[in-house]
Amino acid sequence: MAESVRRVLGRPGSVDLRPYVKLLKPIEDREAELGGLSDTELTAKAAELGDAELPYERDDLVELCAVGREAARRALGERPFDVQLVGVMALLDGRIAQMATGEGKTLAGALAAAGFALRGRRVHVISVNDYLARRDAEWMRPLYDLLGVTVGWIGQEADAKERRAAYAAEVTYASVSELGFDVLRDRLATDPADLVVPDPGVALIDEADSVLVDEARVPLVLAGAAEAVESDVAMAELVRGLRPGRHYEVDDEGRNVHLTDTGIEAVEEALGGVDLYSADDTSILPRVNLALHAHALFQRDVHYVVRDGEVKLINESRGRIALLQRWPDGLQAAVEAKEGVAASDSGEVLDSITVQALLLRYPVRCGMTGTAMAVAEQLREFYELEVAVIEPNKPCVRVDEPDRLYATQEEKEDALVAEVAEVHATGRPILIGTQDVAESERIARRLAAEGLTCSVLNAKNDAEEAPVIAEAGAYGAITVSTQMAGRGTDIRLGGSDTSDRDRVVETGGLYVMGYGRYPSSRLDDQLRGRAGRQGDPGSSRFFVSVEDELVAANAPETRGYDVTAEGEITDPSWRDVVNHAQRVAEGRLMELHRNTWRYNKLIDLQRGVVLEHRSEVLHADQGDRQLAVDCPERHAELVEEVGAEEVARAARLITLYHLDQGWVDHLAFLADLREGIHLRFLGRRNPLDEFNAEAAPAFKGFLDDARARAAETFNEAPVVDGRIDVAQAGVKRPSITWTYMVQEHPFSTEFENAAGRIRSALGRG
Ligand SMILES: Nc1ncnc2c1ncn2[C@@H]1O[C@H](COP(=O)(O)OP(=O)(O)OP(=O)(O)O)[C@@H](O)[C@H]1O
Repeated sequence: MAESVRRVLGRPGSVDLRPYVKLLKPIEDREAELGGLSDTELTAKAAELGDAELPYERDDLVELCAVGREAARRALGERPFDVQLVGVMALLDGRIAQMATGEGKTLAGALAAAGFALRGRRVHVISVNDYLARRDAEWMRPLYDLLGVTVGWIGQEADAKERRAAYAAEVTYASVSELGFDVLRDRLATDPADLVVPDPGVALIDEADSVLVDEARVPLVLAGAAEAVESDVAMAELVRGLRPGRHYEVDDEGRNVHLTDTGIEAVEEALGGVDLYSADDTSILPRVNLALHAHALFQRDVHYVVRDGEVKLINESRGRIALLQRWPDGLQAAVEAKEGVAASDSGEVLDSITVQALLLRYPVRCGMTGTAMAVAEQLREFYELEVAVIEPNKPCVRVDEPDRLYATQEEKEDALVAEVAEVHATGRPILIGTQDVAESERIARRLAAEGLTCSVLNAKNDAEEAPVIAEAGAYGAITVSTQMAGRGTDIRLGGSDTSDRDRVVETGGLYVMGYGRYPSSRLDDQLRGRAGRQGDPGSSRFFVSVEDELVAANAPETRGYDVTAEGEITDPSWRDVVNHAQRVAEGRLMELHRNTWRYNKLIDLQRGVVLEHRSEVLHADQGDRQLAVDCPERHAELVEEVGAEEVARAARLITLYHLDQGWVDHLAFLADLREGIHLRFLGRRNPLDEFNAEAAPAFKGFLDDARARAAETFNEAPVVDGRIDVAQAGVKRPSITWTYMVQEHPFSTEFENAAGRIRSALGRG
């Protein structure tokens, strides 16, 4: 047995890979014969696989992998490695395949997608972003062509017609947000011909942990019916003059801020002697709090960037601009006022969906990622998915050096710069991972001051991504990057054409340096994973200080330590403190995820009831039939006047309108309920139970109410020029809709939020 095959056998906690490994030999045995076929004959072989149902029987699985391997060799010039085929088989079995960076997940995913498609399943390959959706679909297209499978992709710019065409393909590549928003928009369709997304078949998720865990922390929201918000420039100006420590205090974790007594006095005076806590005008205090939040807790170039006159959020786990993301509850407007940019529209939430609810619609789910084991528990709990750990094609020889620990940030930075200078002198390429944009710029300036030239990759210059990454493995290259470099980037040793590869290999390959550990070990691993791809030499090391936010916030009660003259902590057990801090941070993130899920469970169930009814109105004549029963005279009169078809059309529009409007109101009620529910923490009652206890009765009678309102509108709607004018009767749909992801709890965990709210309500620390 080849070494790579032996290693593939699996690790504890992983699903058993032996059944797949056993098939590798028979797959290889098919190679000679398939190699002799013409392209047309090979396509015909693939088509033959479509004669049976899923799952694949042993012989068919062998044939699929063998045909797929031959097709990839011809179409892409790449013969899939054994480990890639094991990945394909794990995916076809509905697993999360953990495969390291650069192992060729794109190809493994495409072969599995084709396998599902050949058996008549519609496959959605869920990519991390639009750029990768397009790149991967186009890259794999020749392979799909040869296998006789159609492929499409969806980008943000696509209109409804283009989307429909892309979804009509057997395999469609799209980001989770595009997919989610298409599903949400479809839920508001008033004509079956407007629907875009077909019934779900298979979800094959790339970078599965990122989508299933990180993205799943916030629901996708569809908003519409805009009402411009006033930009509170005056309040932004006022808080700009306040001083930290004197007028306001920020808690240790930077998650909550409150005015001090001096601050309260200063604000009251600046506003002309108002009483912030007066019961007469309760609108001022929330405005002050919002402006203060925006001022004190949100930093430009850390939490957001200002580009093209707009405030753009930075996605925490990826370091990229989160295109459609906004902050909730007026915070967006407060940050816009702070930055002096025009206030963007706010709107009414029309509907929302969690990533879980979106993906659990698919009868078959599977995915791939380099870092799944760390979240295996969550994948099982939330998605019923098991992880298959597939070892690399060539053993990973990257050396992950232990962290270097420093007392202060300054000493850490000095040490990092000194190390860069020393290693750079040998010609070895270096990649430095930072936590945010501001940090990446500061490090770059510092290096420049030392005469070390570097390229910078962050959310501000993401257009440069491809060329910067292409050269990051070149001899003598220094690249500073935020988490952007963490996913889907292939750093080749010796530069883009790998011409200098041997010289770079001699220096030791890529050296990855982390400027502080990330809030999750998966992010650390992704950064490390940029080095050592496909058996390349390389190493990684993180530089950490006690002052790092992760450590300060999550391991506050620290023991003493001895330091060297350079400020390096000598006690190795201090690394445990750092690891512990990271685990605490991970626990918090998991709690956020769990909360989003818990609070949305009941909402999803209720939404299901509405959708089922809605579908009968949309596709059948349920609305018309109901109105004929509820308003028999008016119905008969209208049929007489304008004809049955026109009455049915109006009945559909009116009934759908009231269902949708009822849902918007219900969602708004639930959002308010959830806001207030945190305060019940103090009453020692379980807020989730309280929420469910009130959300359930509030939904009772939902369908009856919508039906009664529809009858009212139906009775009132006038006939104009032979048509029932539903608009005059108040049936108006938002002319524009837009989409975003809200950050449900941008700053804190549930408990801290409750405490924070109470503190701000009392105005005291
Ligand atoms: N069987 C193969 N033979 C040769 N090259 C391959 C093979 N499979 C993939 N590659 C190459 O390996 C590189 C990495 O592939 P890919 O981007 O799919 O990796 P990945 O696993 O998605 O990595 P990442 O975690 O960085 O996203 C690509 O340049 C691809 O062309």
